[in-house]
Amino acid sequence: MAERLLTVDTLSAFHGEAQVLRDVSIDVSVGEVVTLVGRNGAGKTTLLRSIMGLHKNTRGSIALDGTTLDGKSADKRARLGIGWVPDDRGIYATLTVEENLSLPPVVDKDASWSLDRIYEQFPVLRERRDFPGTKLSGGEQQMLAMARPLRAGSRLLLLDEPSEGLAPVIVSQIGQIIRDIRSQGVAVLLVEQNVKFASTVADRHNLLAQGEVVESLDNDAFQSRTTELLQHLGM
Ligand SMILES: Nc1ncnc2c1ncn2[C@@H]1O[C@H](COP(=O)(O)OP(=O)(O)OP(=O)(O)O)[C@@H](O)[C@H]1O
Repeated sequence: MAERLLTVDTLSAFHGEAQVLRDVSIDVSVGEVVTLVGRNGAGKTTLLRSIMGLHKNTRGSIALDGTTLDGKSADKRARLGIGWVPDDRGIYATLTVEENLSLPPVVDKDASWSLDRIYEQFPVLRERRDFPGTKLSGGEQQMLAMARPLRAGSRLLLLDEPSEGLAPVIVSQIGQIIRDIRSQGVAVLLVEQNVKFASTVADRHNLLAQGEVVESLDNDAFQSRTTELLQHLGM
């Protein structure tokens, strides 16, 4: 069995008085792609932000490598190997691709990907290395957003809807990249509404409705029951 990397145990999260996550328990092992699937407002982004330490109003526990992340800042969590890829991609628009890749500090020397290795995995970024962020297509921006934490040395990527707004051919390229980085031992927690895409990359799925995990299942079971499950989620 692959080594457990992330363990979220009975996590609840609140926005003010409103409870948006209820006793969520999920886990991700080394080299595994696990999804959070659910409709808008189900709490997927709040869960990713809680894991990253960006959303602090929580109860329950989150551990990396078996050690609790309680009380640790987002910066500290990044240094422990968690990489956040937000849905707006968060790249520096005025900086070039290469500057975007060089700016974030390397948090883990052993896990950090060299620029050459990044460019091998993302050839289009090599072609665009001197282009500013503003001149990149949506797909190129998404690739840059995913490449950055790998450069820093993240071992767990939190991907928030990487397929959103991209053409099908680009979505399948992103899928191939996710499978490639997984085979190199990187773990991925993937938020997706595009379930067809999710089922091409994921090992396991967690279905979220109104802040609760209503089903956890492997990809084979997910594929054979997709229609029923999506109906259940109202998607
Ligand atoms: N800053 C905030 N203040 C108050 N409520 C919030 C805030 N952010 C999110 N919420 C609420 O928390 C719930 C969960 O939101 P969240 O963004 O985590 O869901 P989601 O599943 O990621 O959906 P989406 O795909 O639309 O982002 C929603 O009801 C949302 O309205």
